[in-house]
Parts: sequence; structure tokens; C-alpha cells
Amino acid sequence: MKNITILGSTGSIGTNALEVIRNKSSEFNVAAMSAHYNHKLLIEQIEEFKPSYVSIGTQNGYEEIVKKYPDLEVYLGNEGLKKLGTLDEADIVLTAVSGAVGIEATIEAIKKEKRIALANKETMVAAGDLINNMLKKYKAEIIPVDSEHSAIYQSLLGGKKDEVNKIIITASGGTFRGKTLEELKDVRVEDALKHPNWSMGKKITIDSSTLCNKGLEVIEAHQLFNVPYDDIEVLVHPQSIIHSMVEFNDMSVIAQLGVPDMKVPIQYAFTYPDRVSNKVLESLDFKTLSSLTFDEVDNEVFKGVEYAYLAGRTGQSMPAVYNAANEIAVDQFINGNIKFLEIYKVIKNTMDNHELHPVNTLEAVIKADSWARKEAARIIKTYVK
Ligand SMILES: NC(=O)C1=CN([C@@H]2O[C@H](COP(=O)(O)OP(=O)(O)OC[C@H]3O[C@@H](n4cnc5c(N)ncnc54)[C@H](OP(=O)(O)O)[C@@H]3O)[C@@H](O)[C@H]2O)C=CC1
Ligand SMILES: CC(=O)[C@@H](O)[C@H](O)COP(=O)(O)O
Ligand SMILES: [Mn+2]
Repeated sequence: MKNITILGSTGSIGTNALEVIRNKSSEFNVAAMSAHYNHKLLIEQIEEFKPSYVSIGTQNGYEEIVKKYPDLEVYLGNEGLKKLGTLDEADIVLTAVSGAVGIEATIEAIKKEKRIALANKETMVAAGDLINNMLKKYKAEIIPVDSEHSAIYQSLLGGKKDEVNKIIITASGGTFRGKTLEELKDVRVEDALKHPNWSMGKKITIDSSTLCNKGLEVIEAHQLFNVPYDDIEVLVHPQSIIHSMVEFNDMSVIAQLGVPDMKVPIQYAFTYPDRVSNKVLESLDFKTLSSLTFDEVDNEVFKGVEYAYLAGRTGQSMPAVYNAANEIAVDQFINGNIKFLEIYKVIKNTMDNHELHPVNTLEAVIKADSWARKEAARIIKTYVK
């Protein structure tokens, strides 16, 4: 029996993870779970999965849960999230919160030498240098959950590290694939939230439409697999059937394919190196696929990938700045305060104004992240009439 902590159990990844666990209750048990605002759903999840610990982001949610479950250990806010990363009872910590808020809990889980099933890509982007240093010291392991990185992780098992020629990360191209700059000037939030293949949280769905999700994934891949940026390629593949590939130096390409369903990489991160059946997982029926197509990224229109390569190659604090500026810009786009294409301006202007520094400590990561959030907010004020 594997005991699992789910950070962000009420989100898209969190609820998919619970669906995996629900249908494999002989193998998995929920040790702890967390939510931010949605204490109603968290209470339903407590009823069903009976964790020993929970954490919630709001005071009123905290009070309601404490009153309802006097025997449950209940924690509040960021400290609560961190505490859930440290529990002796958990074998695996699934980090499924959205944004850089996942960094500290992940670090706590590393110190406790857990297996981390990592969905929260922003952690690896903003704090990758620090996390990689920590992984040299602590016997923790990170198994990626992000579908592309799970695919790369699985493909890499087909050869040796020094035999890798390049990594090819596939991208759906997002909801606005094929659109011109003119057509994107006035797009609405509702349009950006229509992902062609995946049902996901709001932030990552907007990131997919700007291709900043792919940008974050390029940096995530560099940090997870220690592959130089020159050997990481992004390829538009609108059907999202090939989840990513690795080309080896004998020109063999190993890919991982499957229906677009996050339950597959989530369960793999729980069971690796084993694979187990689960009735909620669907078979890929090749006969229903009319075609698998591939294209280049339109870098003239979608700047998310180009700016990520710039941030990644610059290194040090720049990836954290790219990430934080993007988080602020996406939030302000969702709230109707900036236009879609202004997301790119916010990221680029914030990066241009940044003074680089190393990010080998948590304090340094927080410094870069906080600076970029303030700078991005300042820049946005100059756009709002
Ligand atoms: N969804 C997907 O298919 C994929 C997601 N990912 C990555 O996984 C992560 C989660 O994505 P997704 O599930 O879509 O996101 P969602 O927005 O659906 O869920 C986010 C979860 O985190 C909680 N949360 C949000 N903000 C905070 C905070 N400040 N403090 C504590 N908890 C918080 C939410 O709680 P509440 O519900 O209470 O607000 C919710 O449980 C992201 O990093 C994303 O990039 C990667 C690949 C695929
Ligand atoms: C499911 C997953 O891993 C997402 O990151 C997904 O890949 C988003 O799709 P695109 O960013 O390719 O549109
Ligand atoms: Mn992905």
C-alpha cells in the first residue's frame, strides 16, 4: 500500500489523482490532501478518502473543517502546505498546486527524502537550480507528472544519458493555433480557456494558448533531464497523441503515446518502475486516428517559447522571473485588466528590467519571484487606462 499526499486535491490534477486512487484502493491510500479556497469540495474528499491530515488556504474553511472533524489534523495556508510535505506517513507527495506556491512544500518533501510526483512545473522552472542541488544531498526522487516530461522520462529508459541526441517536446499549439497577431488582438478569456484536447485548470489552459506552457516545459525539461537548451526542440502536434519523444544518437526515436488523459502519467509517477492496470485508463484506438500531424511553432505570433529559451539560456534568476511575470500577467488577463498579447509584453519587459542573480538558496528564489511579481504589476499599471 502506498500512502500519498496530494497538494492541490481539489484541482484538475488533484481530482484526476483521486480518480486513479478511487479505482485502485488496494494499492493506494490518501494520507493527506490540501485545497486553497474550495473547502466544500475538500470536505467531500475528506468524507470519501479519510485522510489523517488536511491543509486549507482560508481561515473560514479552516474553522469549518476543524469544527466538523475534531480528530483530523488540520493546517492553514502556506505553512500548512509545507507541513504536508513533511509527513512521515506519506511515501509519495503529489505536488498539484498551481504556480510557484508549490516550491516550499516540494523542498520540504525533498528534505524528507520522499518520492515527489511533480505536476507543478513552476517549481522546477523557478527553483530548478536549488532543487537539483538538493537532490544531490537528499535521497528524494522526482517522477514527472507533466505529460510531456512523463513521456520523456519513459522514453529515456530506452537508452543511456550520453546517447541522447535531442528531446522533442510536443505542443498542441493551443486554442489559437493558426491565428494571426491581428486576430489575437481582442480575444476573450472564454476563448483562451477552450483547450482542444485537455481539460485542465485555468492558469495552465491560458499558458497553453500563449505557448508559455510550452516555454515553461522547455525549462522544466532542461532542469529535470539535464539536457542543454540546444538539444531541446518544440514540435507542434495538434492531436496530443504523442506526448513527447527522445532522439538517440543512432537516430532512433523513442516516443510515448496514449489518449490525452492525465490519469496515465499520474498513476505512472505513483507506480514507477512498475505499470499497473486500472479500469479508468482508456486504450488508444489507432483505427480512430485519421492522422498525426506536425508543424513548427509560429514564433512570430506566439512568443511564449522564444522568451522561455531566452530566460533558460540566461539562467540564474531569469527563469524564476519569466515564471512570476507570466503568473501575474495571466492572472490580470483572466481578471480582464490586460489584453491577450500584453501577456508577452509583461513577460519581456519584466525580464528586460531584471538584474540577474544566482538562485541557489530558497531566499534567492523568493527574492527573484517577489521582485518579478512587483515589477510585472508595476508594468501592468502603465497599460491600464
Ligand atoms: N491540469 C493538467 O492537466 C496539468 C497540470 N499541470 C500542472 O499541475 C499544476 C496544477 O494544475 P491544475 O490541476 O490544472 O490546476 P487547478 O487550478 O485545477 O488546481 C490547482 C490546485 O491548487 C490549489 N491552489 C491554488 N492556489 C493555491 C495556493 N495559493 N495555495 C495552496 N493551494 C493552492 C487549488 O485549490 P482550490 O481548488 O481550493 O482553489 C487546487 O487544488 C500546475 O502547476 C500545472 O501547470 C501539468 C500538466 C497537466
Ligand atoms: C496535459 C499536459 O501536460 C499539459 O501541459 C498539456 O500538454 C497542455 O498542452 P499544450 O501546452 O501542448 O497545449
Ligand atoms: Mn504538459
